[in-house]
Amino acid sequence: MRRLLDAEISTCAAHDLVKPMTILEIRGLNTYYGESHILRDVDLTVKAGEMVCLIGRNGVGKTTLLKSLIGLLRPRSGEILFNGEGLDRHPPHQRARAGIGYVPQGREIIPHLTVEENLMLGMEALPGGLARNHSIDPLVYELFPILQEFLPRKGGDLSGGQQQQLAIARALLGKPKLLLLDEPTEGIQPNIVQDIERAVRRIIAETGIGVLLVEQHLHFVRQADRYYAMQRGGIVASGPTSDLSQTVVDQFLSV
Ligand SMILES: Nc1ncnc2c1ncn2[C@@H]1O[C@H](COP(=O)(O)OP(=O)(O)OP(=O)(O)O)[C@@H](O)[C@H]1O
Repeated sequence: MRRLLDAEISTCAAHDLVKPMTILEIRGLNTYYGESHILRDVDLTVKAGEMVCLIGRNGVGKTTLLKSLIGLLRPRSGEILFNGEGLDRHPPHQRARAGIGYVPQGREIIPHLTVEENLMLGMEALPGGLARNHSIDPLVYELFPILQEFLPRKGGDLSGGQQQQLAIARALLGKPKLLLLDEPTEGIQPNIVQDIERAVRRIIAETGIGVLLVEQHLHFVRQADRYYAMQRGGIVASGPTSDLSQTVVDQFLSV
């Protein structure tokens, strides 16, 4: 069942193998705040259908990386290739239209708009924007049934966990090919953390999109296929999460 996006795959003719396509490729990325050098020569890839987790202690540069990807920060050097195409000159709204969905840390739900209005905002990222897109894909209600129940409520009246579900649903309605999630379980009660984990897994299984997740909860980190560990703005370890040792966990996760 693939409602939001058909998984894109490329075929390796020589061996007749089917390989997932690389959606995101970051090469040698350096980002500064003024003269503070934050990201240092970051290389990272995400393939279609893959969940990749970025771990690292507070203040190492994880959010800076996501903001560089979405175009809120302009890297000083390096390349960001999205579906093989350079994004350098694209402002954030064009990156959203190209297929990068972003759920920021803190969620950024608009408190005085209803749940329905907040959801509709996600469709601004679709071709033609809200002027041409009016219907909310029911997949978001299957993933997060509470949202359908609370459609007329103000976003600001929802709990932190419900707002997080709303923020993920809003990003999904833009039909991203890559979803960036910045600490989606931060400050959220454990039963909703599990709902969010399940929903992210289901989104990947049903749509074939790639997910880049910044996360501190070890259980959620282990759901990812691969991890990258960041220290002082550089990637210092990476590999399959099945190889994630207790030493790496102790070194790079704050909780
Ligand atoms: N607007 C800003 N101006 C200057 N420095 C900033 C700004 N935002 C963040 N920084 C600094 O950049 C560094 C990286 O911050 P960033 O938010 O990317 O870290 P993080 O790994 O996402 O941490 P956290 O888990 O706390 O969100 C930190 O030292 C932070 O103080």
